[in-house]
This record gives sequence, C-alpha cells and structure tokens, in this order.
Amino acid sequence: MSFRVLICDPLSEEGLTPLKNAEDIEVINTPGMQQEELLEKVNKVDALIVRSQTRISREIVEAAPNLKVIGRAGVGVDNIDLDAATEHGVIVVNAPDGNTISAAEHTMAMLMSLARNIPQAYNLLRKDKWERKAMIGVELKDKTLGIIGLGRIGAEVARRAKGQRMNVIAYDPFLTKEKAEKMGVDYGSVEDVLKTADFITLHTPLMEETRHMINREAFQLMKPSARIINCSRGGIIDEDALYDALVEKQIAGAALDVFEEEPAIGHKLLELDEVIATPHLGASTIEAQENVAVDVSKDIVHILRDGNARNPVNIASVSEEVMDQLAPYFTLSEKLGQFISRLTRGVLEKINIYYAGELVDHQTNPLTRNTVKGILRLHLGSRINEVNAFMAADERGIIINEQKTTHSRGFTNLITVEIQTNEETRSVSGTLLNGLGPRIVKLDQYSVDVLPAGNLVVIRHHDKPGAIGKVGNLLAEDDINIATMQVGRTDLGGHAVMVLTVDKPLEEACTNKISQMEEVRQVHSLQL
Ligand SMILES: NC(=O)C1=CN([C@@H]2O[C@H](COP(=O)(O)OP(=O)(O)OC[C@H]3O[C@@H](n4cnc5c(N)ncnc54)[C@H](O)[C@@H]3O)[C@@H](O)[C@H]2O)C=CC1
Ligand SMILES: O=C(O)CCC(=O)C(=O)O
Repeated sequence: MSFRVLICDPLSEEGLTPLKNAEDIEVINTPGMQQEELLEKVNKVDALIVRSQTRISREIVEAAPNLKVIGRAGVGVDNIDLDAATEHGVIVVNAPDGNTISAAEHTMAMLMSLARNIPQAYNLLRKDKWERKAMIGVELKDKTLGIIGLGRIGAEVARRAKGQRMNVIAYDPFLTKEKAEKMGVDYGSVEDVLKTADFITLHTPLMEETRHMINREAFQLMKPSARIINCSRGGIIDEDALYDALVEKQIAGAALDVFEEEPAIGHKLLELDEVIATPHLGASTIEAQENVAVDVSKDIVHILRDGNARNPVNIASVSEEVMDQLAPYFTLSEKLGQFISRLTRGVLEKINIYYAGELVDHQTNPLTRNTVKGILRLHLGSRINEVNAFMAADERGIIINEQKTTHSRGFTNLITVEIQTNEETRSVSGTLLNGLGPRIVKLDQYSVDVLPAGNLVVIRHHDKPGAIGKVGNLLAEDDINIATMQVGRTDLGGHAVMVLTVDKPLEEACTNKISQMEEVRQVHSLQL
C-alpha cells in the first residue's frame, strides 16, 4: 500500500527527509495553493502538512475521503477545523516543541527592540535623521514582565527575562503558587498581571476563551508606560482597542508578530510610531523549521503505517512508554468489542468496560477507545476510528464507563466489556495469555476458552442431550468443518452456550436451519 502526502506550505527540505525516505510514501510538494486548487488536490491524499498560512476548513476535510492525518508543522492549530477533522476520524498532529526556543528568542528580540526603539531609530537613520533625544528608551532591569500563558514558550521567555534581571509575574490557569515559586516568578491573576507589568507578553493559544482577552477593559487596567508584545496569535488582542489605547496614550507601545488577518498589509496599526512589527516570524529560523518539519514528518510516517500518534491534538496524548505497555492488549480490546456487539440485540445505551489484574496499574483509556471503536464499527462502519469513537458514542447518547476492579478471576489480566441495550445486557471477558495471545474466557455467565479470531458460531441453547450432535450434523450437511468447540452451561438441563470455530462462514440458510432446532434459542455467525 502506498500513501500520498500533500505539503501545503513552505517547509524545510531537510526536515522532510523522513517522508522522502519512506518508500511507501509519495510526497507532493506544492506550497502556496489557493483553496480551490487545494480542494481539487485533497481528493486523493492520505495526509496534509501545513504551517500557519493554509486554512484547513471543513470543506477541505470533507473533500478528502482518504485523509487520515493533518500535520501542523508548528504549534497553533487555529487554522485547522478540529471538529471537522475529529468527526471524520482524521488525526491532527502538531510539533509542539520544535519552535519553542525560536519563538521565545523572537519575543525577547521584540522586547528589547520595543524598550530601545531600535526599528524606529533605524528607520529615521535611513532617512538621514540622527535623532537621539526622541529615541530615548527604558532599561529592562528591575522592570516587571507580565506573562499571560506560561506554557513552553512563556516559560522560556520567563527564564530569559530573569537573565535580564527583570521581575516576572505570570498568569496561566494551570499555574499554582508552588510551581510559580519553583520557576522564580510571581503568581497573579490576569488583572494583577495587567496592572503591575511594565511589559506584557502573550503566550496562550487562540481559542474561544482567549479571543480578544486583551480588550478595552484590559487596556484600561494597564500603566500608561506599559508596552505589550504579541508573538502568539492575532485575535488574542482586540486590534481596534489596541489602536485606540495607543492613540489615546493609555499604553506606551506594542510589538506585534501576529495579526487577526494575515498578511497584515496596509494595517492601520502599522501607521503608528509606537508599534513595531514583524510578519509572523516567531518560528522562522533554520533550526525551528527543520525541527518542526522532522517532527511532523516522522509522526505522519508512523501514523500512516498504523502506528500511534506521538503528538496528537484531537485525541489524548499518551506517552510512548504507556503505549508500549498497552500494545499487547489492543487486539484483545477491539476483538472483545466486535464480538459482544455482534451478539447483542437492541439499541445500544451503555458500554461498561472493567479492567482487572495488572491492567489496574495502566492508563487504560486508549484501550477503552479501541473497544468502543470495535463496538461502533458494527453499525457505523470503518469511518469510526480511535479519533472519533468517543465523539460518535456521545452524539448518540451512548454512555461509556471505564472502571478498574479487583475481580480478575485468577487471571493476570482481564478485560470485561458489558453492553447494555434497550433489550438486554450482555458481557464478554478476555485475557492475554502469556505466549498464547488473546482468549475469550467468559461469555455472559458461561466460562469458555475461545480464540477471538476467524469464523465463530455462537449458539445459545437449552442443555439437552443430542443438541451438540444435531448442530454438528447440520454443519456437516453444508460441508462446514468444526475446528474447535467450547460448551458452557449454568446448571444441568438449564441454559447453555456453544462457541464453535469453523473453517468457513455459515450461509444464511445454514444459520436458519440451526436456529429452527427446538433446543436453540439464538444463533450468531460472525467473523473476527
Ligand atoms: N509567532 C509564532 O511564530 C509562533 C506562535 N506560537 C503561538 O504561541 C502559542 C503558545 O505556544 P506554546 O507555549 O508552545 O504552547 P503551550 O501549550 O506550551 O502553552 C500555552 C499555555 O497557555 C495557557 N493558557 C491557555 N488558556 C489560557 C488563558 N485563558 N490565560 C492564560 N493562559 C492560558 C495554557 O495553560 C498553556 O500553559 C501557540 O498556541 C501558538 O499560537 C507558537 C509558536 C510560534
Ligand atoms: O508556521 C509558522 O511559521 C508559524 C509558527 C506558529 O505560529 C506556530 O507554531 O504556532
């Protein structure tokens, strides 16, 4: 099988080496496409890579039936319709670490340029104006830098600012007093930061909660000498409010790398002497571009070859170590979901998944996702995958409940999947046997020992002499060979179950003949 990867924005050629070296991947490198051209091209691609320029809208996602992964060679994913990607089972990955240093260094360059009027002075000099008095700046030492968003870039900026002997105050919803103390920064609310800082720098993602978080009210809280730096995303600052705050001398200056609309050609903020700006250059270094392209290329190769995403944005990220621990259980968890969903009648309402034995110590959420995928695929088909399984269940009002229990029934590890519908509740338990692989060990109340693979026939029947023989004869009439057979019962003459592995799938007529036997209550023929 070969895959096609479409590169939509300019990327470092060296950084694409992992993709170019992959024999099963064709790289189509056409940066700078208009949306119409992109719409045409996505039809046949398995993966897309973008930076911040290309917008991946719902329309693009829906025009790409083979699309499996969108790689963002950078951090911010605000140019990608994540809901559309998730709904269509498309994994979105980014490169969260590759440009941190470059973006932090660019922020420091903006901070120093702003403090010392370097761009303005240079512009005057080019116009033969030796202006010294008008270009007087301020020192950074002993000034307060307010950081909003103390994530990767914010933390690197804090470190550098402390090197300049600045005081740092920060707000981040995940910042605790203890963590702030450890980092040597003061901890405050957004208001505290806005009121006390001489320089304010923004390092949050652009989301609904952060859109226009720096608005007219925010500027009113700032000191008249305050200067603001935005190297995160346009849209976090209300640009009209910033313009008015600068014109009305509510604040003293602004350094902008990012704008609400890019490219920001002819923008009114660029007419103000108090504003210095760069055209979204935060990540534009040789090092950062190579790092992000390598990271995202590696992740895409891995995902297309059925590996797990290292830096997923639209599913919970799981460390490689945890993935290694869980890897042997993936087949078992999915097969249990497939198996029990095929045996259960009615409209699915609830899925309970119980983990016991050594699984109690593992992070089992990826296994739950895999089981739900196995269950939902019965009705929703292969468009359901790890990315959209939970969302698809939620949309249908299906409750998913994951629990760790001590009831391992003597097995080293045990996964039990219980399905509740509007008609019945059924359950299956499976284990991973050392050296032997997955086994189904319990079906409802019956103990069994079944390999969850191949053609299976599950028959619920009354425990009567001759029932097993009759089933054998009916199968033989259709030339169906029984490879293995497991029988379980609750009590003598009561309800019982037969699980057969057969060499080929049953024709409908054969299933009907078995279901017409007086001893038989239900027959299911399935393939795992
Ligand atoms: N100018 C450029 O070229 C670049 C811009 N960026 C932008 O910088 C942003 C931050 O990047 P990283 O530090 O790598 O991300 P990160 O995810 O490591 O940090 C973001 C931080 O913002 C915090 N946050 C979220 N909501 C907040 C709120 N309402 N108030 C305060 N803090 C909040 C988060 O808790 C997190 O700690 C990215 O989302 C991207 O948009 C990133 C790289 C380059
Ligand atoms: O791709 C770029 O150059 C911009 C980087 C950026 O904004 C990001 O990583 O969020």
